[in-house]
Amino acid sequence: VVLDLGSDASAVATTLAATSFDYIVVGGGTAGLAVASRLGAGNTSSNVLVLEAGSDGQGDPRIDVPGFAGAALGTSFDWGFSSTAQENANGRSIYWPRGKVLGGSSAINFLVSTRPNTAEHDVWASLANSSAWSFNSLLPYYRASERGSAPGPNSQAQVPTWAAASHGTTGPIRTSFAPYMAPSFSGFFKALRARGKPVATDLHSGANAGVNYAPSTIDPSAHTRSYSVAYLALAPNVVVVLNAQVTNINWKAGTTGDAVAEGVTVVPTGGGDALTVVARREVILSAGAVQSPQLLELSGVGNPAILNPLGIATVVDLPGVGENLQDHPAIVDVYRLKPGFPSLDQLSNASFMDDALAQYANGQGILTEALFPLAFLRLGDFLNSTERAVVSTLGSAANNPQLDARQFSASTQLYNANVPVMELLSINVYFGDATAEPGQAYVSLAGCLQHSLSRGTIHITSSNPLAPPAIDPKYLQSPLDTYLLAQAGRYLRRTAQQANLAKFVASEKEPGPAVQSLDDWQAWVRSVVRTEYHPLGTCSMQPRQYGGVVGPDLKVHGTANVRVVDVSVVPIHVSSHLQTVACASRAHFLVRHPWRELEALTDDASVHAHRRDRGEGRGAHPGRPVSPVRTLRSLFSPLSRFGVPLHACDDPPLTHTLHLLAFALDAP
Ligand SMILES: Cc1cc2nc3c(=O)[nH]c(=O)nc-3n(C[C@H](O)[C@H](O)[C@H](O)COP(=O)(O)OP(=O)(O)OC[C@H]3O[C@@H](n4cnc5c(N)ncnc54)[C@H](O)[C@@H]3O)c2cc1C
Repeated sequence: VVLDLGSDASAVATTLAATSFDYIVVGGGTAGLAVASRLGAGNTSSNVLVLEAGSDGQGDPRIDVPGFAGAALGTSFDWGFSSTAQENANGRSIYWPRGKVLGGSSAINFLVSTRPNTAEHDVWASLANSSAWSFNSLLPYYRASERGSAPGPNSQAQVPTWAAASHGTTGPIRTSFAPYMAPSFSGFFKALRARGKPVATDLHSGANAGVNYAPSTIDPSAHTRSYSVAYLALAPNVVVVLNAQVTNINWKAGTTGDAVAEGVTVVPTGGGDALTVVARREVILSAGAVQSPQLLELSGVGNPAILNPLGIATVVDLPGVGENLQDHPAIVDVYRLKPGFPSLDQLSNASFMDDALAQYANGQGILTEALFPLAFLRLGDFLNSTERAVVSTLGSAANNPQLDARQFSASTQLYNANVPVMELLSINVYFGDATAEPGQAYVSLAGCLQHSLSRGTIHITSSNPLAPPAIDPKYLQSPLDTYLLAQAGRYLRRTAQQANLAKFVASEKEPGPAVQSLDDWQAWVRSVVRTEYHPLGTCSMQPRQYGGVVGPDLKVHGTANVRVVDVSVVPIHVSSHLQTVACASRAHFLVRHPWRELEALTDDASVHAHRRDRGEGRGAHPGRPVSPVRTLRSLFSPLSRFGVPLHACDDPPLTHTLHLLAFALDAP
C-alpha cells in the first residue's frame, strides 16, 4: 500500500486516522524497508507504517540501470547535504549525497556488495558488550537478506573467486556479477596481483584482505539494480507514505522512568500541514546516519547543552547522540585512457550512448556494469617497515586526543588484528576533483581509508526540523589519516605504472607530476579529500556511560520503545561498503521476538540476572507462565513467515530455534 502525502494529503490523513499502527518506521530506506517488511510479513493486518520523505524512483533509469549509477546524485532523489568547512582540508565544504527516495541510499549508490571483516564485527560486539553482534552471530542474517548468483562469463574472461557458503540463496536482494567488464578493470586487478597482493576468496566471507571482484546488487535476469524496495514484496500489507517528512517523536505525557513514544509528527516533505500518527508499540528510526540523530535531537533526546539553547526541552539526557561520526575518507587518482579503451565518459557521445542502450536492451555492454575490482589492503600490503613505524607514532594516544579510551583501544585492536585499513577501487569514468576534458576517457583509482582515527559530529543548529543538521566529519583530524591517504595515492600511482594497467593508460591527470614528495602528497590529500559515502556511528551501540545511544537491542537508552536500526548504530567503522550491514536484518527479530533474542544479546551475567528478576530472561518465572505448547508452535511460525521450508535453513531461525528450544525446556 503506497500513498503520497505530497499529492494526496487528505487520502493519507483519512487512511492514517482509520488505521491503528503497531510500528511506525521512520525512513523507507535501506534499513527501514527491510525492518518494516520483515515485521509486516505474514501478518494479515496492516500494522506497520513507513514514513518516507522521498518519492518513488522505481523504473527511473538513473536508479535502475547499473551503468547510470551516480546519475541520481544532485537530483531530487538526493538530500544533497554538505559538510561544514573542514579545518584540516583547506576549509572546504564537502558534498554528502544521501538517498531521498523510496529505498534510500540503496537506490542511488554504486551497487557494490561486500561485508565487513570478521575481526571488525567482533570488536563491534565487544564495544556493544554483546556477542550478538559478532560476525558469526550475524552471518545467518546477512545470508537471509541475499539471493546471490555465482559469477558467470564476462567480457574480460575474468573469473571472480566465490564461496557459495558465504551467500544467501532465498533473500530479497539479488547479487550477481555483470556480463561486461571494462578492460581497465581487469588491468587493475592483474596489476595488483602482479604487485603481490593475494586474492580474497570472497568479499562476503568475513576474510576480505586481498583483491577480488565484488558482486553487485544487480538482478541478473533484468540487469537492473536490486535494492531495498525488493523487501516490500514480502509484505504487501505494509503501508508506505511517500513525501512524508517526520519532524518529531511525540512522547507520552506523565510517565515516569524511560520515555515512552506514542507516535510521530509528519509534514509533507519541505513543509505543510502537520499530521500526528500514533504508534501502539514502537517508533523505529531508520532515517540514516545524518537524520536519525537529527530526529532524536529535535525530539529532546541528546545533549542538553545543544538542545536547550535552541528551546528544545530535554526528554532524555543522552550526550552521545550525534557524536562518534566516522566515515571512509577518500582520495582519487585519475588517469587518461589510451584511445580505443572504453569508459562511461563516452556516454556523452550520442552514438556511443545509442550503441550502449542497444546492447543493454540485450543484457550486454557497458551499461550492465557496476564497480567490480576491489582491494582491501592491510598496512603491510602497502607500507614498508619504516612507514609502519610512522603509523605507530601518528596513531598514538598522544597524537589522537579525540579518541576516548574505548575507541582508542578498539582502533588499536583493529590495527593490530591486521584487518584491512585501506580500500582501493577502480572506477570506469572520470571521478576526480577538477573537470573532465571533453571526449577523453578515464580510469579513476580511489583510495578509501577504512579505519579513520578522526571522529566527527552531526548536530542540529536550529529547532526547525526542515533545516539540515551541521555535518562535521572532521576529516584529517588525525595526522595518521592524512599520512595513510597520501601513501594510498602513491601506491595507486605505482599500480597505474605496473605493466598490466599501464598498457591502458596514456597519462596521469590527477594529482599530476607536480606531486612527488610525501609532503606534496599530504598537501594534495588536504585539497581533495572527500567521502566514500559511508558515514556511521552517530547513534552508537555502546553502554550509556561511554557515550552510547542504543543498547545491543537497538533501543535508545532512556526510552521504552524507540529503536534505531540503520548504520548510525555501528560503533566503529568496518572495511566494507555499508548497504549489507546487518543491523536491520537483525532488528525485526529484536522487535518481534525480544524474548527469543534476550539470551543472545548480552554476555553480562548481571544483566541476565536483572532480566530474570523482571521475568524476561531464560529461567525466569514470570507471572504468566510460558506454555511450552504455545512456545513450540511459535517456533515454526517465523520460518513460514519467510516462506522457507524447514530443511532449507539458510535463515536465522535455525540458530534461534536452538535458543528457543533451550528456553522451552527450561520453562516451568
Ligand atoms: C552515493 C552513494 C554511493 C554509495 N555506494 C555504496 C555501494 O556501492 N555499496 C554499498 O554497500 N554502500 C554504498 N553506499 C552506502 C550505503 O548505500 C548506505 O550506507 C546505506 O544505504 C545506508 O542505509 P540507511 O538505512 O542507514 O540509510 P538510507 O538508505 O539513506 O535511508 C534513510 C531514509 O530515511 C529517509 N529520511 C531521512 N529523514 C527522514 C525524515 N525526517 N522523515 C522521513 N524519512 C526520512 C531518507 O529519505 C532515506 O530514504 C553509498 C552511499 C551513497 C550515498
